Amino acid sequence: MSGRGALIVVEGIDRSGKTTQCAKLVSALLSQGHKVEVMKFPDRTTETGKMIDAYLQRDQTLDDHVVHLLFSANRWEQCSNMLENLHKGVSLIVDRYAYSGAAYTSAKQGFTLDWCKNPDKGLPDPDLVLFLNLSSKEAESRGGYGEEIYEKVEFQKKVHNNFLQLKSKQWKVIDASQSEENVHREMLNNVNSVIENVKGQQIGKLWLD
Ligand SMILES: Nc1ncnc2c1ncn2[C@@H]1O[C@H](COP(=O)(O)OP(=O)(O)OP(=O)(O)O)[C@@H](O)[C@H]1O
Ligand SMILES: Cc1cn([C@H]2C[C@H](O)[C@@H](COP(=O)(O)O)O2)c(=O)[nH]c1=O
Repeated sequence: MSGRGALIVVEGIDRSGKTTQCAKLVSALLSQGHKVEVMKFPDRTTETGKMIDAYLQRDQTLDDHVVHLLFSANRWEQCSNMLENLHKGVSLIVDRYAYSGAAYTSAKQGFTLDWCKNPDKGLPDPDLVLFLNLSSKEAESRGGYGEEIYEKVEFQKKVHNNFLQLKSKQWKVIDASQSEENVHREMLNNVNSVIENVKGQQIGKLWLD
């Protein structure tokens, strides 16, 4: 069980089931004896995270460029901690990452996907991205939809399209309309093979390698 940990990212539009599935993955991996930690972006506990939270809850208005850069800074704050854990053999299950950054901001008027990717270039490159694929209509019908600033069907539809443009070879698209248990099984199969395969591999740099 020696070697580095795997960086596993779970992405999708709002209410696609990411947080539910991250918790299930962590508990399954722990019970298999893996060293694993869960992380969530945005991390709302840091200073940048508090500003992001106020924006998402509509308590503070911010320029769209500033919000985008705050989300990216919120990830860079955790970069050294992530690398340290990965090198110690801890696998990370990450609930949202830079793909959310690019997909959400580029759904706004006047923002290209290319511009949006720039501030996150060089972050640790995920070994696996599990994209929970759900239509914005189905997501809307799930609990709590509509509380935060981006939870509008038309906006989420654009975000969904943007995510699909970001797909690369590390991506697995999972049908998130299945039962929680079926989604979990499919995700766990993918994660198990990646954890075994990355042990001797270097950690890449996102959107640079
Ligand atoms: N496979 C599923 N089928 C039906 N409902 C689900 C499924 N997975 C999660 N849910 C429900 O959908 C809601 C949203 O789930 P969850 O919080 O895990 O999504 P999320 O993608 O993390 O959301 P957000 O990004 O908006 O925080 C919850 O009420 C959860 O119980
Ligand atoms: C990481 C990240 C997130 N967002 C958006 C996506 C969601 O609408 C919220 C976060 O909500 P969650 O329930 O905490 O997942 O923020 C974004 O626009 N840019 C990002 O980089």
